[in-house]
Amino acid sequence: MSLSDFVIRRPDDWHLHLRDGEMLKAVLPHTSADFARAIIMPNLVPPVVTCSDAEAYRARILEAKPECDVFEPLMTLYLTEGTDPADVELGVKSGLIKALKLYPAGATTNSDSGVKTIENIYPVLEKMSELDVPLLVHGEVTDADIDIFDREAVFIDRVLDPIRQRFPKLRVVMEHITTSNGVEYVKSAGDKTAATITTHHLIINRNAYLVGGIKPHYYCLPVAKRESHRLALREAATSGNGKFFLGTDSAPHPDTAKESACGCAGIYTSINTLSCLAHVFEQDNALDQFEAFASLNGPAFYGLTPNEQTIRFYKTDAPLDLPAKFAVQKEQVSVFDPGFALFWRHEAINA
Ligand SMILES: NC(=O)N[C@@H](CC(=O)O)C(=O)O
Ligand SMILES: [Zn+2]
Ligand SMILES: [Zn+2]
Repeated sequence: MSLSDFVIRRPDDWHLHLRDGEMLKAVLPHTSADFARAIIMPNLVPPVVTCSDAEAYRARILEAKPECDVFEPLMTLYLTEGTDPADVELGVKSGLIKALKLYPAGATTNSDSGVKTIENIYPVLEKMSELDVPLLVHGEVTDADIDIFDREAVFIDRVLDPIRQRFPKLRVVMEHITTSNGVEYVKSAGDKTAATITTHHLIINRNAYLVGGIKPHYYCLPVAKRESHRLALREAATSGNGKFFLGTDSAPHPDTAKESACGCAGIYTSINTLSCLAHVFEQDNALDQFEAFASLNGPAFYGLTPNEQTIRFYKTDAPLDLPAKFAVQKEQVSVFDPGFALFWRHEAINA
């Protein structure tokens, strides 16, 4: 399909890092301008572990939101071995908590309080299964003897599959999948299992951060893999299959923290995600599946209705002039550079 103009329901972001304080104030308007809702990742320092943490964080998010934007933060809890099933029950039943996030200890940014022994959270998983609240997983093992490029595939065998066998009714989202193994597993796993895919993993492979010098702004976790995996993600995202939906994993870090001898993981895409995605779907002749990926499949999995508002995309002759960086107090945050010019703009129709 080749178009210069099309309309979709307003999208949601099913995996987003907003951080806190000044960073929250700087990044939230980028998301609330384009997305109606977002699943808010709980990996603050210290993490969002209890309902009262989540309630306070939600209030700070709403405080930072531009008044004119309609945006609903969907709160999550960070699972630890001390998570209390009774607190989870209260949070889910009150409507505050929409999902719980499993970080294997040490797997990614701010995951030190994550889970070391998965069996220790089985009572919480049992409760979540009963409440029908989704488990979101950062799907990588952290064992030192497992090569970083294999960590997602090994996680499926060692952690995810055993959880699914033990809790067959538990809803599970494999977050930010990066491999054909992830795609195949999710496809084969029954309707309780889904996956988010980021914008950047549809665009870059591992050459982006390794060829021609080390490129810290393309470093994220899970790391982008070889080209065949990127193509598998493209196929999944553009197929219309309801198990795959957008989670940008937009993850801001100050440039000083990324451009370092030990640079941290995370790519910031909130500003240009929709333009990048329209480019990707057009390239794959799949603009007719864009709405499913960005606006329909996520709400369906979470049991929510899709947004009523719509947005119109239109292609312009001149490339978009988006900022390469933005300031947060004295720091700069670099925006994801897709490596090609962007021509797709969008505007709200009935926001
Ligand atoms: N994706 C990343 O590379 N980083 C995320 C954490 C995460 O989602 O794993 C972050 O919080 O910076
Ligand atoms: Zn993660
Ligand atoms: Zn993330």
